[in-house]
Amino acid sequence: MLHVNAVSKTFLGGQPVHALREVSLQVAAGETVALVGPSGSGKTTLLRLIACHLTPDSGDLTVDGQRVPRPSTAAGAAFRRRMVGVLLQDLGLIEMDTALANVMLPLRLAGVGRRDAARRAHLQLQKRGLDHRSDAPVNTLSGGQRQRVALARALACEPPLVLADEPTSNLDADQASQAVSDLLAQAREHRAVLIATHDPEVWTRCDRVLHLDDGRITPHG
Ligand SMILES: Nc1ncnc2c1ncn2[C@@H]1O[C@H](COP(=O)(O)OP(=O)(O)OP(=O)(O)O)[C@@H](O)[C@H]1O
Repeated sequence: MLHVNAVSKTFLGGQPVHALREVSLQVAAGETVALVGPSGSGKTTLLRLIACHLTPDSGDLTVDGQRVPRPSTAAGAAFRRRMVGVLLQDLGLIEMDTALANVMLPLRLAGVGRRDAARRAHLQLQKRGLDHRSDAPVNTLSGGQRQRVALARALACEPPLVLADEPTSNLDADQASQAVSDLLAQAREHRAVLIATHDPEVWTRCDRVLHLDDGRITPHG
């Protein structure tokens, strides 16, 4: 599903930072993979490249056979809507809008009619025990509820690939366990799931662990 082939990324401006150095990896449909490594090792950069938020300096990335396009193109916008569901550390929710409106947004942007988008968004919220809060503005929800809304939104268009960056970092133990279960359940729907994490609760439950150190994939100790 996901193929990353010899991808490098250096940030310029001041001292160059070699964030990724010829990184290659694959994640199959139905597989859950944890990406672990010290702070600054390149985990978020790799997720942002796969999510079509950044362009690599060299190498190539494909998702479901489609090459990840350049971010600032129409193809890039379409890729982000349809191919990849992303749960970032900053959830990026629209605070004043309702949970339902937040989850409907990617569906509406993908051209789904209002009624169908509302039905599908409701279903995503219902799966996460949030149907009773669907009309609540996001800024009135708890941290765990907000994260479930963000995951509902990431999955609304039923993408083949799901990416999550430190999905348990702001949650208590119960919420974290529930969030991980929800992410891992996506693999049973034949999605590929890649999670950047420091949390053993996450990586011990994944099928495979990849270790990133100083921008390189290393054998996991
Ligand atoms: N936009 C940017 N401009 C310059 N340097 C950047 C930029 N984004 C990331 N970096 C640098 O690239 C390196 C990798 O950062 P990245 O955020 O990918 O690490 P990480 O493994 O996700 O870290 P953490 O676990 O702390 O979130 C770091 O040295 C970081 O400072």
